[in-house]
Amino acid sequence: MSPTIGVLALQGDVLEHLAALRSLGAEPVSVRRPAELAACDGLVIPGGESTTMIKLATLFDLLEPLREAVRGGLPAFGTCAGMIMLADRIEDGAAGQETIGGLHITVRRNAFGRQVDSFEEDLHVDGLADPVRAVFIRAPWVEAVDDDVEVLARVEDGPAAGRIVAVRQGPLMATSFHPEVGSDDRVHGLFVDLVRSA
Ligand SMILES: NC(=O)CC[C@H](N)C(=O)O
Repeated sequence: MSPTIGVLALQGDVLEHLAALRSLGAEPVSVRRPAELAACDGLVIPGGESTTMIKLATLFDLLEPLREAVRGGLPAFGTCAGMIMLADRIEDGAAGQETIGGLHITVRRNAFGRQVDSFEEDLHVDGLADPVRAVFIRAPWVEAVDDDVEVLARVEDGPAAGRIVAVRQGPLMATSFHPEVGSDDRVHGLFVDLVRSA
């Protein structure tokens, strides 16, 4: 059975995620309403702008259903702004910026700073044999993780070396980078496996 995997489609790079999920044999759907969310076996929260996404989620009456779904164990994968949306705690957020939460991490928004605000790097990701070409766009990094969070990848070069950029906690996964850019679907593959095993 192919799992139905939603992509939160309020804002951000939705189409690329739908395409990656489709190519992995999942049944991808755009999610803008609570009923669409309820039909999902898993959910991708894309990159974009977390402050806008949280406002739209509130406006579309999706924020509480999203929180309930994640609390109830729905597998979810947040990329970049999506990582911020899943984080329990934000540094350098907008004043009062809320999140869906559930992921026991502190995320630092726009962490890489202006000088290197967008860059690419070959990254070793736990569970993948070969490195991934990771694309970072005004990305957050993970400042701190609780004991129940597994670190899947850290920046390997440059001034940010050692910073955590991919994590997993039970059915929740998040990356600072954009796995939907390019044609490498292996990181999405990790999430589809997670949904299948949930
Ligand atoms: N590419 C991205 O998703 C950027 C994230 C954005 N800087 C934010 O704060 O939400």
